[in-house]
Amino acid sequence: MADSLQTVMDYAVAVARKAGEVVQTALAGDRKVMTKSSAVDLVTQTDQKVEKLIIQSVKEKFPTHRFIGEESVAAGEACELTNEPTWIIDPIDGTTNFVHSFPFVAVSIGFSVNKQVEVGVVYSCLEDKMFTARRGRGAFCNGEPLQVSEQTDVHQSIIATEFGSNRDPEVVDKIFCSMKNVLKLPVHGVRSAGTAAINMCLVASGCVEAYYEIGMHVWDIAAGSLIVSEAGGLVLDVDGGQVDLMSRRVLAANNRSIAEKIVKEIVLFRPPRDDALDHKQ
Ligand SMILES: O=P(O)(O)O[C@H]1[C@H](O)[C@@H](O)[C@H](O)[C@@H](O)[C@@H]1O
Ligand SMILES: [Mg+2]
Ligand SMILES: [Mg+2]
Repeated sequence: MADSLQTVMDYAVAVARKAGEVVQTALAGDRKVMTKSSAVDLVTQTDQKVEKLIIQSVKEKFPTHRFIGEESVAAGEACELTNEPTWIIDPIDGTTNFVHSFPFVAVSIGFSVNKQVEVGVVYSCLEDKMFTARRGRGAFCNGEPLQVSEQTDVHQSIIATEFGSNRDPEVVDKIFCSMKNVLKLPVHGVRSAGTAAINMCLVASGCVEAYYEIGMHVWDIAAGSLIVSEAGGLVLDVDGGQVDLMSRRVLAANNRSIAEKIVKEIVLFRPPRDDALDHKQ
């Protein structure tokens, strides 16, 4: 598999770029907005079209590989991570941004073998930034090596997080309580890019010290998790333990010192796991 991983990486980059062109073109036109799990969980025809394009292109080259794609899962496909080579796809990460022309939108493609992400590609379409990583070979943006921030003092840091698309009042309270706790540490700032994948690339680039979220999905973070770890960062569960990509909980940080400070401020809860969820509900 070692050399073929480079073939996978090159193909993922080419497909992500092609997908990004479709997203850019769609941004210039009208977007028909539909909803999924709630009134604020948005999807457009472009999400569906881009996911089909990615899966069809990959199937032509790698007919035996498996897929976990956000919109395929929404349409009823299983969200099951096995040991088989699997492409984990978010065709548009930041659909709400896309709908509103808020300028952070990414195509996220992770590739796993034996349940371990081996290749990560995040294409930030509007910035034209191609983030890439291969396990053990470093992380890059447009070919330039990435390195997380060296900051160890949380009070000198910026922390990224997201509001998510769950509007259950109890969940919203927990999310805001965590944000308030982090802000009051104090930190220099709290930011939301509106896309988990770009938040993770911001950690990898050293622009923010950490990103955490409870409620996102495996396709939001699969590629970004490798990009962060290959840039020298840590990817953990929000309780500081080992990350589980299916658990819908993640903390990506530049180092353990910052991670430990953030863990203490997060109000923990467990959304239904991706591999236990009926995504059609
Ligand atoms: O835009 P999508 O692909 O739906 O992903 C978003 C996710 O659903 C939200 O939970 C997160 O808060 C956003 O950061 C995601 O990127
Ligand atoms: Mg997403
Ligand atoms: Mg998406």
